[in-house]
Amino acid sequence: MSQDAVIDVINVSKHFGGLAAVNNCSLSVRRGSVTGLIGPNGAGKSTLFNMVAGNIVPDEGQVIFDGQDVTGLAPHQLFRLGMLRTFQIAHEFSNMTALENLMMVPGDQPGESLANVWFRPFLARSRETAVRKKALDVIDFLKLGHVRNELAGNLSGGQKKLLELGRTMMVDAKVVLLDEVAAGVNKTLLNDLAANIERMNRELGYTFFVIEHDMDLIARLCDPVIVMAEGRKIAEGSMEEVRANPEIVEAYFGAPVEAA
Ligand SMILES: Nc1ncnc2c1ncn2[C@@H]1O[C@H](COP(=O)(O)OP(=O)(O)OP(=O)(O)O)[C@@H](O)[C@H]1O
Repeated sequence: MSQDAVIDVINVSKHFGGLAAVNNCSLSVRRGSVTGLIGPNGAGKSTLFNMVAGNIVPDEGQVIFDGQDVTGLAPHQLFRLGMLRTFQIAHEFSNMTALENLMMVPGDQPGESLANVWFRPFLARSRETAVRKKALDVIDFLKLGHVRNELAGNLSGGQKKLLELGRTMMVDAKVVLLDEVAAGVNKTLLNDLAANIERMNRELGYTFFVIEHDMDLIARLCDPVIVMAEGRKIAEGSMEEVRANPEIVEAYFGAPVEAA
């Protein structure tokens, strides 16, 4: 287990019937990094990611998050600990404004319960003020000020994706799991999203763990890149190192480097 890892996957396996989708796999995500996970179809990336995110319970092995064994915890429990998964489905509340959508994110706080609202109105109000300020800061950071009072249902696809990114900032996630960010997104929007992910990482110190089929996006955002094949990690390095290794290129791309 490395000292500066925020996620440590240790000897994890998952079988589906007789098939070892993930086979005694170990890997780490360094705090403050944007770590990519790539590999050929069927390599076990989604299964591994699902085990980290709490969607699938491993048959064997452990997932350590921020020093704590979280193996088998559900996604909502991981959310409370600061691990957020995003982009799998856009799930904004379309009848609420962009600002209100962000203000909905932090749960489990004083002021949320009916008792607090009735009997401790000051506490509820001061908390609402703090959440609103935070939401406005997030809106500013993502340059969504011009649509902050727009109903989320009326936002463009790109603005919805930015809002989704903003949700992770409302709870100061320790790590954000990014799931196929590029799927269904045009180049301009993707550029905008990527720039915001970079700013969140560089300016605010967010850690990202990224599963993505778009190699250009991986090359732009991720260092290191972890390569999986046949259920385990086969390599880790910068995208240049990965692309320069003929064995990895063969295992992953099944074709010369230029084709990647
Ligand atoms: N729920 C499931 N039931 C049975 N087999 C599964 C299940 N989920 C995944 N598999 C199998 O496990 C293996 C790993 O699949 P996984 O989806 O994790 O790979 P992947 O690297 O994410 O692939 P892709 O890049 O195509 O999404 C594959 O052979 C897949 O068919």
